[in-house]
Amino acid sequence: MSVCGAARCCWIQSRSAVRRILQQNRTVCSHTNGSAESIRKKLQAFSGGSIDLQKQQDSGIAVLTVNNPARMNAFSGSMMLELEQRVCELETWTEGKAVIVQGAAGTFCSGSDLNAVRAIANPHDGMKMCEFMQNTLTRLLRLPLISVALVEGRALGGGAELTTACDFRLMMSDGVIQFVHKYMGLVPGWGGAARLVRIVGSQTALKLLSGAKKVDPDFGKQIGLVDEVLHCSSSEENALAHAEQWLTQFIKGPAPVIQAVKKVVVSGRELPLGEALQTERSVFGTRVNVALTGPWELPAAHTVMAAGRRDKLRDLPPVEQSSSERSGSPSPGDTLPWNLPKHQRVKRSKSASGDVLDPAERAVIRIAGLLSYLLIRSRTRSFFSPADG
Ligand SMILES: C[C@@H](C(=O)O)C(=O)SCCNC(=O)CCNC(=O)[C@H](O)C(C)(C)COP(=O)(O)OP(=O)(O)OC[C@H]1O[C@@H](n2cnc3c(N)ncnc32)[C@H](O)[C@@H]1OP(=O)(O)O
Repeated sequence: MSVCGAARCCWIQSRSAVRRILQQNRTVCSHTNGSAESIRKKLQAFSGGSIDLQKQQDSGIAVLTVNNPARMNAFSGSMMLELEQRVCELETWTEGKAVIVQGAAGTFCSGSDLNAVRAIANPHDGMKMCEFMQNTLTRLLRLPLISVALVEGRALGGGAELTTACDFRLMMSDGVIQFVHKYMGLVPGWGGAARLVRIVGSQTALKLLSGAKKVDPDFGKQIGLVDEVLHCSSSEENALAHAEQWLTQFIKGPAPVIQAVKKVVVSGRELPLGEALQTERSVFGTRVNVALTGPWELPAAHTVMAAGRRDKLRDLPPVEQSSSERSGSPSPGDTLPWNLPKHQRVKRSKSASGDVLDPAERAVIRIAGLLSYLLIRSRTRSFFSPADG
């Protein structure tokens, strides 16, 4: 297949992948919109607290704060509605890379506001409230952002369920996650049981739910519920700074790349293998498309290509090693824009005439050259092909 044909094929596949992902999210949205109007009204009647969202454009990290300290950050009805709105906002944040979910004032969240729970304590409304929260938390988990629950203090009941709707859980040394539902004669209803089974396995999930076991940092790490324990003083900023620092290892690079990574992981987790593979191909296609047209998108893929295909690209001279590379620093790719501190990034683009290219960048230019050559050759061939006479 010609380069043009391959690019076209990728484009068509990527469009259908995007359509499928949108459809998937719309299924959740329309479910919410169609059947939850009456429960919305009921939830609105239980006000108090807020869900705050701060989007840091520079870092691409958003901070979502469950804010109702007078009730240990329990979810009032209006907070449930606000959470849905905030998740909607995050779904369309194209520059975003990650979201940290935290509680205000040094504790995570003590679940539903018990006053609201008591007021809607009938099977119909209880199930509608669960459906509403399940939809919102499913959308939170499916966001094309890397999500982290930052657990300071207690995450109880619905608060424990909320932690499972994030990709990662970071815990401060004073943190506790506890599914206390059993004490109230309940089971999780916000999807927390289903997600917990997927995180820690059914045996451990059964123990945590039936024993209402307290999960402290050590136990959490041992069973795989907690990804990292953060040791710092309990001040809020400090915890947040540590969480942001922890995240940086995963969010270097342009937002579309991070979002694409999250999309293939979500499809791998949720779709049957055949469909997941198809989505993966399509998302790959969208990346190749961009990578071929934007010089700063290509390097993410080039390091592997440059190393793996060096021998195969016989027409090209081997990639030279610069003296800095021979001396061990910087490594290939270290001078790529997102691996540089901001001030160096500016300097580098000013002298883009060529004398500061590192081996990785030279490889990119060579690969781009090769692709242009192949493109021109394929066009020339079809122009002079016998079929054309
Ligand atoms: C159904 C399920 C779900 O939807 O999935 C759920 O989440 S049900 C909710 C599951 N969560 C719970 O059962 C947690 C219930 N709360 C507690 O066990 C306790 O409050 C702790 C969270 C351990 C904190 O104890 P501590 O002695 O430090 O403080 P405290 O008890 O004085 O609590 C401080 C204030 O927060 C309020 N408060 C705490 N948790 C609340 C909640 N979930 N709903 C409504 N108010 C709550 C207390 O009533 C109290 O208000 P005043 O100062 O006005 O007295």
